[in-house]
Amino acid sequence: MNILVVGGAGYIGSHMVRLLDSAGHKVWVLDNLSTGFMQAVTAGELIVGDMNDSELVKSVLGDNRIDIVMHFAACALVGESCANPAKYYQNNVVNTLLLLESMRATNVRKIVFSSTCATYGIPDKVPISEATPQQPVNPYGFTKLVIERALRDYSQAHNFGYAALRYFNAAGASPLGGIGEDHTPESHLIPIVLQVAMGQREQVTVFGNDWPTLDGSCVRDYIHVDDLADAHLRAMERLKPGTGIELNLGTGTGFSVRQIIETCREVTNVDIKSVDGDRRAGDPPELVADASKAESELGWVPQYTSPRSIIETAWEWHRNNPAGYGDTALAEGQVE
Ligand SMILES: NC(=O)c1ccc[n+]([C@@H]2O[C@H](COP(=O)([O-])OP(=O)(O)OC[C@H]3O[C@@H](n4cnc5c(N)ncnc54)[C@H](O)[C@@H]3O)[C@@H](O)[C@H]2O)c1
Ligand SMILES: O=c1ccn([C@@H]2O[C@H](COP(=O)(O)OP(=O)(O)O[C@H]3O[C@H](CO)[C@@H](O)[C@H](O)[C@H]3O)[C@@H](O)[C@H]2O)c(=O)[nH]1
Repeated sequence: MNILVVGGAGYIGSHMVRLLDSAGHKVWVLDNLSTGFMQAVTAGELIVGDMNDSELVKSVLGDNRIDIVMHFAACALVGESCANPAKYYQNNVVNTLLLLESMRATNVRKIVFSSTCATYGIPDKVPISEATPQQPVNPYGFTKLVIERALRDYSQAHNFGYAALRYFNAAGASPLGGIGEDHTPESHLIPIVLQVAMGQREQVTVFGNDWPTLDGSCVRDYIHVDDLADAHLRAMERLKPGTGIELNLGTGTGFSVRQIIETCREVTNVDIKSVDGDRRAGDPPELVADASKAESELGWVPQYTSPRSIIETAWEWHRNNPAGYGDTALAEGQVE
C-alpha cells in the first residue's frame, strides 16, 4: 500500500516508517521538523512541510495515490499544554482538521490516529479499559479527544475508516539502532534518567512524592515504540469505510517513577541521583492500560513486557548517540 506518515520524522513515527518499509509498503513522510529530525527518516521519501499547508498535502495525497494516512504529528507534552494551550489547540485540532479536509478533498478516507491515555484524565479505577469515561484533565488530552470525536463524525458523514490508538507511555528504541528518542528540551522520564546516567544532568527530579500510589510517585504504563508500530500495522489492515476502532495500547502493568529510576540504575550500572520535587501540573497519579481489546481485535500482544527490556533498548540508543541526532549532524558536518 501507499502510506503517508504525517509526523514520520518524530520519535514514534520514525519507528513506524521503518516497520512499514520492512513490511513492503511504500512510504512518504510529511513532517515540518518542528520536533522531528531528517536523520530519523530511514526509509521512504521525506517531504518537509506542514500538515496545515492544504495545497501541499492535497498534492502529496493525490500525486502518490496514497491509500492510508498515519497521523503522528502533534504537540505532545502535558506540562507545556497547560502553560501554552493555544499552541496545542492550533496544531493538534485546527491543523489536524485541515489534514482531514485535505484527505476528504482527495478521497483518501483511511487514517490511523495517534491518540493517548491522556484522554481519560483521572480514571475512577485502573486498569483503564476503552469503556472508561474520557474526561481529560489537561489541554493536550482535550485536543486529542476533540480529534477522536471528529473522526467518529467523519466516519459517519464522509465514510472515513479510522483507528484511534490510545497509547500509554511510549518508550525504548529500535534494537536495529539508528533511531530513538530525542526531544529538545527533553521532558520525558526515561531519557532524562538516562541523561543523568551519561553525566549530562546532575540529577532527576521526581515530580511529587505524595500521590496516592505505592511509593508516592506517579505510576505509568510504559510501552515499547516497536510494539506501538506493530499495533498500527495490524490496525491499518482492518480499516473499513464508515467505521472506527478505538483501542488502548499498553502492557497492562504500571510502574512508578521511583521504580523506573531504580531499573535505570540496574540497566546502566550507574548510581543515578534523584531528588523529590513538586507535582507537575496536569499529571494524573496512575495510568495503566487494560489492552485486552487490542489483543482480541488485532491479535496484538506486546513483545516487550518489562521496563527493563524496554529501558535496555533506550540505553543502547542513548549510549551510542549521546547527543541524539545531533551526533549524526556532527558526523555529517565533519565528513564535509
Ligand atoms: N510519546 C508518547 O509517550 C506518546 C503517548 C501517547 C500519544 N502520543 C502521540 O504520538 C504522536 C507522536 O509522538 P512522539 O512522541 O513521536 O512526538 P514527536 O514530537 O517526536 O513527533 C511528532 C512529529 O510531528 C511533527 N509535526 C508536528 N506538528 C506538525 C505539523 N503541523 N506538520 C507536520 N509535522 C508536524 C514533528 O516535527 C515531529 O516529527 C503524537 O501525536 C503524540 O501526541 C505520544
Ligand atoms: O523529570 C521528570 C519527568 C517526568 N516525571 C514523571 O514521570 C512520569 C512520566 O512522565 P513523561 O515521561 O513526561 O510522560 P507523560 O507526561 O506521562 O506523557 C507521555 O505519555 C502520555 C500518555 O501517558 C502521552 O500522551 C504524552 O504525549 C507523553 O508525553 C510522569 O508521572 C511525570 O510526572 C518525573 O517525575 N520527572
